[in-house]
Amino acid sequence: MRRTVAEHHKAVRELLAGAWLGPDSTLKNDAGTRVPLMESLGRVLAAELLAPVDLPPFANSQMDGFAIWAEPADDQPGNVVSEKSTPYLTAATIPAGFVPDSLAPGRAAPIMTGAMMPQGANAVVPVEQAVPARFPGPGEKVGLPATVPGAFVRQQGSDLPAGSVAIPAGTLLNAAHLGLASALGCTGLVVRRRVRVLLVTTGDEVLLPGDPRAAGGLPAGKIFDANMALLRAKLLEAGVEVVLAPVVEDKPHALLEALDQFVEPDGESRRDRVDLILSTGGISAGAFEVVKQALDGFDVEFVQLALQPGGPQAIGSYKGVPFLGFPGNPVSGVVSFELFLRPVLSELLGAPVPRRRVLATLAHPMSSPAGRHQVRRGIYEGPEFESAASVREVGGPSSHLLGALAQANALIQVPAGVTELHAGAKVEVWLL
Ligand SMILES: Nc1nc2c(c(=O)[nH]1)N[C@H]1C(S)=C(S)[C@@H](COP(=O)(O)OP(=O)(O)OC[C@H]3O[C@@H](n4cnc5c(N)ncnc54)[C@H](O)[C@@H]3O)O[C@H]1N2
Ligand code: MOO
Repeated sequence: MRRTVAEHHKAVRELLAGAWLGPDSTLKNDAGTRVPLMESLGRVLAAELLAPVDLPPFANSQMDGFAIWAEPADDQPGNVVSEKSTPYLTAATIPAGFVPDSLAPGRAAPIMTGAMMPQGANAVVPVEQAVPARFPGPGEKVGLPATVPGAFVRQQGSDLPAGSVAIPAGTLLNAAHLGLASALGCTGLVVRRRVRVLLVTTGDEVLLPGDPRAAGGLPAGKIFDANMALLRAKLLEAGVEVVLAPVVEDKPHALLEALDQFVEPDGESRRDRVDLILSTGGISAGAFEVVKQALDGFDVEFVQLALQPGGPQAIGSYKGVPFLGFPGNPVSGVVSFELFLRPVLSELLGAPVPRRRVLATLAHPMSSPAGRHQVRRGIYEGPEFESAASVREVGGPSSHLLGALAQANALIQVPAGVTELHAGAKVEVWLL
């Protein structure tokens, strides 16, 4: 009986939650590590950041204009309430970055955007509304329309008051968070450690680009690796620290030796162990299934899912370290990652951000095998003006189609019970 996608997702979640969320885990429970601000990009904040200062730190002008005192007037809505101008004597110009003198009554101080409001001023009139509509020379008067207190003034602490939560714990830090932290004066942030994944690529046929054996051209029967690069990049994009094993030939002892180098490194504490072993290839029905043969007798199950691509899967643990084995076909590995590992990373650790899941109109008919959840690669075009979101398949269902994968920006999900889809059908699409 083939396992469903949902059952396998649950199994992966349980495996990793057990290992990563337990009391001994250093992934979520420790105090985190302080890293320089820029290095925190893409990491998860360990503890909430409280604003150490007000933002803005002082009341300042929102416009280039004139700082004045405006009398409160209940019947005057909006920022500028009258075309009628009142003459003001001008005071010293206030540039950004300096502390201004107090403003005497009846005076207007030319003030620049971001400059500190002077004592005695509570509103700004933009220079465009002045008469004349320019900054006056020394001794010149300026006519300004009536306005209301607070007009074009950015009050101290109005963005974030000191002591409030600027960034909650568990936030995946993006550019906006780094900009905010910098504006609050932070030189670094305290982040959770990254998940450390040992990526093991298998196959006698697989050579890495640059391998001297391919110096005179790719030898017959060999292929260049796609999986190590593809899954390494997928993991890195998801904020995972990747530890690479060399490509393992199809010999069980070679795989076990490769794993033991990382799982039980001499003299290293448990803290430095990998959090997950992820292998590709060697798990289906052939005569040389290196992962299957090597891990026979270990706590690893080899299962078939009602899924295509990504049917064969391995799941369990090797010497106490969670283990996932993805199938060797490159697209099968990608589908396995997107359906199981990536969502579980998001669910358990708060990073990466989950894929957006949307409905789109299928541009053409499509059929899918009975009893299999199929994942087709697609090109999604988002809704624009009058046109609805649409998706069309790129390549076909086969799991070796790297060229099509590279064109795709979406995964089209065809549930196990669906065998025929007509053009115009609504399908679930995951945006890559
Ligand atoms: N008799 C059966 N044969 C196969 C079955 C099955 O159920 N019965 N399942 C098929 C499906 S579906 C898949 S997926 C593959 C999975 O096979 P393995 O996980 O054992 O992977 P391999 O046999 O090692 O490789 C499969 C395929 O992928 C290529 N490959 C492997 N590693 C890389 C790499 N690093 N870069 C690029 N390409 C790689 C490899 O050369 C094979 O072509 O099994 C089917 N067979
Ligand atoms: O399930 Mo395999 O992953 O179709 O190609």
